[in-house]
Amino acid sequence: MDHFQYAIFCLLALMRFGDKLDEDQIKKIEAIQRKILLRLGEVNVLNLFPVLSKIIFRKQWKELLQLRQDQENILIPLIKARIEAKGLGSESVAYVDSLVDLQLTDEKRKLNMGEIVSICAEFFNAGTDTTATELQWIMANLVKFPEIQEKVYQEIYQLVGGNQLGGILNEEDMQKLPYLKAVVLEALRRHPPGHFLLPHSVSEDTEFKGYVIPKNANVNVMVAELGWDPNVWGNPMEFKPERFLNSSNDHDHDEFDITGSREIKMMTFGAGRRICPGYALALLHLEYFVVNFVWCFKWKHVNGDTSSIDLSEKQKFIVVMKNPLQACIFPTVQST
Ligand code: HEM
Repeated sequence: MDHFQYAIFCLLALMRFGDKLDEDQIKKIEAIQRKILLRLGEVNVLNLFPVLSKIIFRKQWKELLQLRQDQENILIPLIKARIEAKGLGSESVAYVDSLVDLQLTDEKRKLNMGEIVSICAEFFNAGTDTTATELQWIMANLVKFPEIQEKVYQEIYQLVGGNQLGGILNEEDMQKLPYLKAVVLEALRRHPPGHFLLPHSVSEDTEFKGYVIPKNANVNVMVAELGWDPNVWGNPMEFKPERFLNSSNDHDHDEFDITGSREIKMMTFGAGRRICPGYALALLHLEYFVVNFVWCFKWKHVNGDTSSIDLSEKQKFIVVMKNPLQACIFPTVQST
């Protein structure tokens, strides 16, 4: 799992800052992000009465502010280096460029450095563990069900055959692999990393299916239960990617609509205005890693016994594997 997390984190860092960071820098950002995330979970109470809590929980506030300072000390030099590189004519594109250029029209100003740090940090937090955990769920299923792994492999083989010996498959190749996409969607349905969305509320009293939801009441959407609804999905607890092949009878829309804009059958990324802004990126990254993992390596359980792969869940920040996947990888013929 650490390897998956590290790989995703490096990729997100490259997208943020437009340049590969060295391992030491990555580890530093990762460590501070994790510390803040863990600390924030513990100090929720500080939000209740901010003024009062600053006096009562002085020590906790101080620690939190120190962590924020540490975060700025790491991220601001990277943001400044990016601004400088852009000024010197760097042709690569980075997320930080958009944040630096962004004009807040209502307030007639640009983002300040503190805000840029917060937005970069939010994207690391929201994008790393979710994607890495989902990647682990997918690979666990491919190891547990070797026939599904073989189907993914054969689909790639049919597409590129011997033309791409040992090569990496790219974004264009992935568009032609419907079974791969089905595997990713099935994992997102069966093992959503968040069993609930972020809490929502209604801005006015609202009636829904005969129930009145009062203004400002918290609304929690049960994501996992939606994806496991037996009225919508046959044998919902079974891992069956085929259910996403030709999922729509509407030939104008052959692909499954994960955004729920046509019909809501699962909500792993939410739906509507507050849908996860990173959903397309997450799908791309998951497909990219899975396709190359399977093309270059055969994945097997460490002790060779697929029945010992335990798909039980454990609730951490998100829902992770209770017993993380332990796999051995063997180079496929193509990569030798
Ligand atoms: C498998 C991967 C991912 C899953 C399952 C996932 C899921 C979600 C969900 C369920 C929400 C809450 C939506 C709601 O409350 O209605 C959310 C919010 C968010 N996600 Fe993702 N996400 C993933 C990856 C990413 C990535 C890669 C990024 C960015 C790099 C990202 C950025 C965000 C942000 C910034 C929010 C907060 C949006 C807001 O406050 O409105 N997520 N995500």
